[in-house]
Amino acid sequence: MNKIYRKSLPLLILALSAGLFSSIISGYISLLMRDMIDLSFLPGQPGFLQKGIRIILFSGLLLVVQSILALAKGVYRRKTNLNLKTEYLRRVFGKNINEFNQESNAKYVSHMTNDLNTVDMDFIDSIFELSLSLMAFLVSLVIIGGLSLEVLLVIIGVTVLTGLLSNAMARPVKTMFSERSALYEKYTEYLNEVLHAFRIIRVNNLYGKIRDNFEERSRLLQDKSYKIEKTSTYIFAAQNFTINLTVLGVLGVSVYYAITGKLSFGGIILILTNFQNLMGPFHQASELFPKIVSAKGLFKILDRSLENAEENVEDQVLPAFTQSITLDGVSYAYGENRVLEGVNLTLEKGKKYLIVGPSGGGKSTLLKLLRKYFSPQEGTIWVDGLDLRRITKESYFQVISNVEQSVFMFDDSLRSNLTLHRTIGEEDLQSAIAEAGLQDFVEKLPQGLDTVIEDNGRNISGGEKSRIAIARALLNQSQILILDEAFQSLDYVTARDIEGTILRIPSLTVLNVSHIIIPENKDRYDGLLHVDNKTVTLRRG
Ligand SMILES: Nc1ncnc2c1ncn2[C@@H]1O[C@H](COP(=O)(O)OP(=O)(O)OP(=O)(O)O)[C@@H](O)[C@H]1O
Repeated sequence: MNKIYRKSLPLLILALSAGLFSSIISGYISLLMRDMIDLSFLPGQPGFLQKGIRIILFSGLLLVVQSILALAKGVYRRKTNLNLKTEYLRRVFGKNINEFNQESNAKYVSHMTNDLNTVDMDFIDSIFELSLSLMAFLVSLVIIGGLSLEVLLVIIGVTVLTGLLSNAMARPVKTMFSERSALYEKYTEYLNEVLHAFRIIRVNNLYGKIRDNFEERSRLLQDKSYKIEKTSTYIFAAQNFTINLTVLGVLGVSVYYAITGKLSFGGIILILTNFQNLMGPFHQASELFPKIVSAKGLFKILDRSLENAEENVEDQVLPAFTQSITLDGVSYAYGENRVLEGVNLTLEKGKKYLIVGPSGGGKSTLLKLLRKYFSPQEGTIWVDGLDLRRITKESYFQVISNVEQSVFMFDDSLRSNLTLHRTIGEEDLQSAIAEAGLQDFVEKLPQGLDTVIEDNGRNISGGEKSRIAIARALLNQSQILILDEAFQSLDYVTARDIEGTILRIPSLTVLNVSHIIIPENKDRYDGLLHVDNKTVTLRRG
């Protein structure tokens, strides 16, 4: 993820160059001011006016350069943040389906909101601030060094000392920041769970328990923020104290040098105006380094959440499914729980398979392997002679269609929910609607296909959702249709008719996991796959 920072490199270079230029101009202005002050002590103040005009001109130039800096920095931040978010989303959609499902959605939401905002504030901003103050430091180093090497050494000695002191003082806050980040992640996950469980909480009167739990988690988070704020305030006060002591020390040394004739009065002003720049990086380091380091740590966390544990080289394209799928010694286990062992099976193009077996027998696991959600730990699935591991997801997902138990509806028109924004002719759309038994439903809707489906299908029934999913799959015109309890929320006649239609499509290979066996359609299946006791037995076909 952190490579994104180099994407808008020209803008970054422009901003940093403007920063360097602005430090040089500021340094030059402070030299002019020194000269003006010293000239004012001379009889007749020769050249006083010219210096004043020069200060005004360079101040104008400084205004322009700082405006360029602000603009370039703003555009760089905006572009980089946008790129970060887009890259994160791109990589989320590059995750293996099963590995994505294993994580809580709240984690991704928390990364895209809390963590990416923290990266913006703590990484981009801190890097800028630190770079700019380093430039100002270098310019002031040259200026004070040119004036008096001894004063410079004293100042550096004192600032390093106070800088180290500030760093040591700020250490506890750094630990607290990472503890708070972990608490935030858990808090977001918890909120997500509570809101998802809204119905179950209401009907089981669990609100009291939820409230106590919620209060406890909120209190922990608030306590941590309060501690951070309190400790930061103490540290800030202590840092101010050391800064004041340092200023006093530097003032003392400068005055001493002025009294002994080694420095002019203007020289004292020059030292005091540049001295703050010398302190900048040392003191900022205590605040900014922990932020930069923890933001870098966040990148590692973000990258880790986006990695796929199973990464296969996908170098083969499956243009179409034309022959067969063969499972050759396929085994799969969830940890210690071996669900399938040494399964050998051939599924032929155009044939229809009904998949049955006891609950927990491994039917969904078999489907997930065939859907390429994950790969077998042993053995190979061959699709038209190609190892499924090596077939690209893009080409394979063109060939298969899925109707799963939970159907997602977009907050969009019924038409878009059916076509999924693909270009589909009206005739094909109407025929898929009819085959999926949706004709009556669509006709009764006041706005027909333009009716908006709200909030994941809140305004339609479970059976209507299933039929929409079936129509989507038919519109896909893929060659393999995988159904997982697709008919369970439909009435008998509707289920019979839709299943019958699907089973009559000659070239379509159907794999249907179902507890409901419809007698009128039973004989249309070419094979009955029984999944139980880690094996798959083909009973017919
Ligand atoms: N993600 C998972 N992590 C760990 N174990 C799992 C996971 N998914 C399924 N299992 C376990 O694997 C076994 C087979 O589950 P699977 O869902 O494949 O069975 P099924 O035949 O589809 O069951 P059902 O008919 O109840 O849907 C079960 O013991 C189940 O608890």
